[in-house]
Formats: sequence, C-alpha cells, structure tokens
Amino acid sequence: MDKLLIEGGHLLEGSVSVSGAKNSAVALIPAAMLADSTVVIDNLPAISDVGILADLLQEAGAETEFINGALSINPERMIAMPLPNGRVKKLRASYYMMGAMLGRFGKAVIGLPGGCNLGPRPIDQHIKGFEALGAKVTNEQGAIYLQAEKLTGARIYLDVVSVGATINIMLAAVKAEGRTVIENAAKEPEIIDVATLLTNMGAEIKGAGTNVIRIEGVKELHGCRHSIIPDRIEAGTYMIFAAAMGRGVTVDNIIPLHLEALMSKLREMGVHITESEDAVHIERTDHLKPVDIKTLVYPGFATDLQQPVTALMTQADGSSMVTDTIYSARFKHTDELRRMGADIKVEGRAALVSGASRLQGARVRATDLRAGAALVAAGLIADGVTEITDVHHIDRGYANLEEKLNALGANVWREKLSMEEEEEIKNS
Ligand SMILES: CC(=O)N[C@H]1[C@@H](OP(=O)(O)OP(=O)(O)OC[C@H]2O[C@@H](n3ccc(=O)[nH]c3=O)[C@H](O)[C@@H]2O)O[C@H](CO)[C@@H](O)[C@@H]1O
Ligand SMILES: C=C(OP(=O)(O)O)C(=O)O
Repeated sequence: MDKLLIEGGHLLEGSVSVSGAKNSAVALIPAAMLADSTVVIDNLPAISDVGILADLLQEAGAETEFINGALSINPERMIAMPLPNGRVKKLRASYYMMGAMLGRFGKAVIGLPGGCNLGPRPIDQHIKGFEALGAKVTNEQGAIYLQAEKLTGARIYLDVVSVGATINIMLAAVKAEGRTVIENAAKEPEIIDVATLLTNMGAEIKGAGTNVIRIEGVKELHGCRHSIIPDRIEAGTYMIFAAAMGRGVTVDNIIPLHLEALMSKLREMGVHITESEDAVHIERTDHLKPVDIKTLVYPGFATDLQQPVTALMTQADGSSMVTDTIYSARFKHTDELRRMGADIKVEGRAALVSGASRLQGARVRATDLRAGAALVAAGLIADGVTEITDVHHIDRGYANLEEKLNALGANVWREKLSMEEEEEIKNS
C-alpha cells in the first residue's frame, strides 16, 4: 500500500493538460463489446478504473491492447462470461457490463458494483430499464442475473435522473428491436460522448444531452475509432488547486462550457479566471470570499467537485455552505479536513465551512476518490507535510497526479507504507 506525501505552501505556476474523462472511458470500454470488429478508444486516462474494465473485457474473451494512450478492443471472440465479483467490486462502472452484455448476448451475470461509498447508491432505475426492454432480472447472492429471450424497444421514464441508468439503458437498447425512448434522462456530457461512440459504430440515437433520448434499434454495430472528451472533474479539481495556490495556472485541453457552474462560483469567490477556447487561466486571490454551493445534476454544480471545493472554502474569509442534493453522505472528507485544522460542521446534507483556517499537515485518509482530491487540495495549502493514505481511491480517477502537480511547482511524492503503518491503519 502507498501513501501520498505533500509538502504544502508552494505556489503553483505553469500549465497542466487534462486527461480523458473517467466517466466516459468507463462506459466506452464496455460499449465496445457491442461492435462486430475492433474499436479503438483514444485519449484514455491512465487510471485504475480503465485498467480493471479492460481486464474484465479480456476475461470475457476480448482482445485488448494499450498503445500510446489508446485502447484497442476486438470483441469478436467475447462470450457471456459470468463476472460475479472480485474486480467488479473495485469500481462503480462495472454496472455498464450489465447493459453491454445484455445488448450483445441477451444475458449477463455481474456482481453488484463497488465505487465510492457516498451513502446508498441503488441501481433500481437500471433494472427498471432492462426489464422494460424485456429482460428478466434477479439478484442472487450479491450478483445480478439478466436474461432476455429478445430485447424490444420501450418507453422508459426514469424516476431519478441517473447518469448510470441513462447510459446502461442506451447500451442495452441500441441493438433491441424497435424504438426506445428514455424520458427524464441525465444530460451529462459523458452521455453525449457515449452516444457519439455508439453512433459512430452505426447506432441510431437522437437527443443525447437532452432529457429525452430516442434510440432506433439496429441489427449490427461495427468497429470505429473514438477520442474521449476531456475530464471535466479532473479539470475542475486542478482549477480548485489553482484557485487555492495558483500564481498563474493554465488548465489546458478542456471544454470550458462543461465547467461553467464551477467557474461562476470561483469568480464569486474572487478568483481570477480567463477563458480561451480549450483552456482556462487561473490566479488565486489573497482575499477569497465565502460562497454557498448546492450540487445539482448537469449543468448544475457537479457533486464530484463538492469535496475538493470544500477544501477551498476553508480558505475563504467567512462562512460558506455546501449542500449535496445528489448523495446523502458525501462528507467523509470533512472529518479529515478537521484533523488538518478546518472548521466544518455537517448537518444532514449540508456542511458549514467557517474560514479562513490555517491548515496544518497531518496524516489523513482518502475515504473515497474525491475526498482524496479534497485532501490533496488541503495538503497543497497546509503548513508542513500531509500524508494521505488509501491512495488507491485517488488512483481511480486522477492520471499521473504527482507528475502533473510537480510540473506546476508542487512537492508531491509517493512512499510505501511501513508494516507498522499498515497494521495501524487496519486497526483504526
Ligand atoms: C461512473 C460514473 O459515471 N459515476 C458518476 C455517476 O455515478 P452514478 O451513475 O452512480 O450516479 P447516478 O447519476 O446514477 O446517481 C444520482 C442519484 O440517483 C440515485 N439513483 C441512481 C440510480 C438508480 O438506479 N437509483 C437511484 O436512486 C443515486 O443514489 C444518486 O443519489 O454520476 C454521479 C452523479 O453525477 C457521479 O457522482 C459519478 O461520478
Ligand atoms: C463518485 C465517483 O465515482 P464512481 O461513481 O466511479 O464511484 C466520482 O468520480 O467522483
């Protein structure tokens, strides 16, 4: 097991290039199995979720090869291999194996997904969609069994706006017979990215990015090449790092439109931001203003940036309130930030952050992916050295984090935990 060490207090300067989007990549890889020949996905982020999904496809018979940041997937020899648990539990997006396997084989056995523990994360809307398309779905001993004689298009109204359910239903429906309409669909940019890949494979999809998606089923899909959109959450995280510590940081290779909610809040806090076509330039201010933020579905403020922005709020002069309307328990990072000197009170779905606090380096735990990002932000700000354990959560979503930060002038490195430290963590 590794820990991440950050010597705080260094101002950041220069340019950072954002990787391909995790939440696209993890859907595009399973989507490739719907083709009858090779799909090549470019601009893949070097994160553990991508590696695990490529392994899962390979386990089920796909030929996969990583070449210079691209993944080539030949799914011709895939079989409906049951994937009951093990690696499936390591990430949330293994749920896309359900929709993709169902679409390809008419059946699947997939373990219940893992991913960040942010309170209950049911998959009832995914299952409602699969059933509407004609699948019989059962849950036996922690695995979901899906079976369909034939998939037939249907009208599906999502009771909850869900990114995962929207994409999963698209995956199962593109080769179903007839028309599927997804109503109250999620509108995140990653959904458009998945629809773009599927369309390039020959699917007929209209309305991705709006709340009604219409799919005409086709008999066959073919191989193609597709480049992943930039990761708006990684971009937003670096923008927050820069807002805290940037003497002048350009966050490059992004789509600024995807980050409007964050930019508007950073500007309210007094952060200097200049936008260009595919980059933003950020300079910190000496007097950060407090701000209230409520997370919402896209294009609202992304819940995945709620945790990192909380770390920034500790540096504002006054009280900020952050409310998470998407997840009921996405506040584990606040306990760790408190250990570093933050003044944060959590009540229900809201956290009241009183600043400005002088943060001190401490040993803290990345309880989940974006909690990890919040602790990195705090570590960059704090006096002294911050040690972050459970780094595997951070590795699920941030490609080459140390390299990118050190190139901006930070001092970040990784060490192996000693046996004593591992024991201490196990017992804590
Ligand atoms: C791999 C991936 O893309 N992960 C993202 C995806 O997660 P994920 O797809 O899991 O998130 P959803 O959009 O599905 O979840 C949104 C809300 O709907 C609820 N819900 C969801 C499905 C369902 O069947 N029933 C139900 O009640 C969830 O508990 C949550 O409260 O979108 C989230 C919301 O933007 C992001 O935080 C995650 O980074
Ligand atoms: C919650 C997240 O990821 P996942 O859904 O993969 O757990 C995230 O990326 O912040």
